[in-house]
Amino acid sequence: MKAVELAQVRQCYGDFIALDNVSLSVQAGEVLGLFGHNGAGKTTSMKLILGLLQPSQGQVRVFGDSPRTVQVRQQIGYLPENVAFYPQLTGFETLRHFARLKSAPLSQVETLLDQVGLQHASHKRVKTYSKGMRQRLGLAQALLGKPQLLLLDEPTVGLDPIATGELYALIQRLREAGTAVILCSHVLSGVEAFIDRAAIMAGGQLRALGSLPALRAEVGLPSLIRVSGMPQAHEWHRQLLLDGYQARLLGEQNLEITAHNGAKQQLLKLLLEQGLPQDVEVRQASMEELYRHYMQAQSRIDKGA
Ligand SMILES: Nc1ncnc2c1ncn2[C@@H]1O[C@H](COP(=O)(O)OP(=O)(O)OP(=O)(O)O)[C@@H](O)[C@H]1O
Repeated sequence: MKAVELAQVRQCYGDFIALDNVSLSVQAGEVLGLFGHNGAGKTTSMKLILGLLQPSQGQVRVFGDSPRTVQVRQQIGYLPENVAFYPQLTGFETLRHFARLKSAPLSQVETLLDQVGLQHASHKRVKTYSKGMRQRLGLAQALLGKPQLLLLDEPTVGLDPIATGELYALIQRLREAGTAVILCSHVLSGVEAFIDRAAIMAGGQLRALGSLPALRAEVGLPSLIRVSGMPQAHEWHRQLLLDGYQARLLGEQNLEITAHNGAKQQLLKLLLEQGLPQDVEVRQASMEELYRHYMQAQSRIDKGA
């Protein structure tokens, strides 16, 4: 079931084209990472999915319907980039207020405060909350009503590393329960394990869309193989250079080799079977490296190179 579908969407603000010919879909139980530079069009895409904007051209469907219908809106949870609350209310009161607005059961309030780690502060006023605590409250607000589609705009801003890990674990649980999640973020480091696919936007257009293995294959960025505790590392180093690999000797028994996808498995097999290393580590291109690659390609296009 498609939770979200954008078909050839164009969004104009006056004469300015903020989104052009964007087509993408998100399935139930899928986490899509939506990445792009400042002004790329991520928030505009979110607003279209939320039904806050109507596309200038093309179609936006959420659960097969217009996002402007009440039934669809009730299935969407949204954490905006800059979340604002009444400072005088407590976290508990804030969430009850949002629960009423969303017609969500009030019984969810305590469970959600607990889920985002705010139980201890639920009766303190929001004005005393740290940035991370406000962000957690925003997340609890987005989860009211058990939405089937969750839109998270920069959810990790203000969260410490433990809270970031907890947020990703929560996203994982929601995905397993069938919730579709669109995660919009500038923080790419560590996001790989928690998204099913990535969409990379630049200048209002979709520049890349796919799973990480698919994007890695498309881009052809090499993997880094590190072998350690290999008895004849010097000989291996010499031979690998002769064979045309980029390889570095790190100490007496360790090697770092750059291997492109076609050669990677073959080389690993050889190293493991004949090099007899104590340990092997393979590092594939990260989301950050992929992103950088697409952005550099875009900048070359913009410069007319
Ligand atoms: N209401 C508006 N009126 C005019 N232009 C707008 C409006 N909202 C957004 N834009 C423009 O549309 C483009 C896309 O903006 P958008 O907020 O979608 O980008 P973004 O990818 O979310 O950026 P950021 O990462 O900085 O939040 C930008 O050039 C922005 O200036």
